[in-house]
Amino acid sequence: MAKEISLATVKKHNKADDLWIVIENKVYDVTKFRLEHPGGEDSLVDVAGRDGTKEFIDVGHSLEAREIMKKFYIGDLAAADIKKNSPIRKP
Ligand code: HEM
Repeated sequence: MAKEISLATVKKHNKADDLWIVIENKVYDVTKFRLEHPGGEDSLVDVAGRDGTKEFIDVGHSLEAREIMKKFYIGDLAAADIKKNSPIRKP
């Protein structure tokens, strides 16, 4: 089973050199990816340590972007944090 990570833990990783983001209830560590991100480092830093699902979907990321994401997946958002912090349901 995937590791469960609380939103409180994600919040601690909220800066450029320590950058975790929640997308669709999965947690990604994009610290290393931020400088390679075609959308720039700043867009990732803006949602560092929180749920960036809405922002991610609003951009209309490609399937290729979703493939790249998998490399940075580190765990699932803790069940207790899902309901109240999930702005968007999985498609
Ligand atoms: C692990 C997470 C992410 C990955 C792997 C990723 C990857 C990519 C890739 C590959 C592109 C090039 C266009 C495409 O293929 O869709 C892109 C563009 C972009 N991304 Fe991300 N992205 C991630 C998260 C985010 C988040 C959270 C935001 C916003 C807060 C964001 C904002 C953007 C923007 C603004 C562009 C530029 C779109 C354009 O210039 O047309 N990305 N991203």
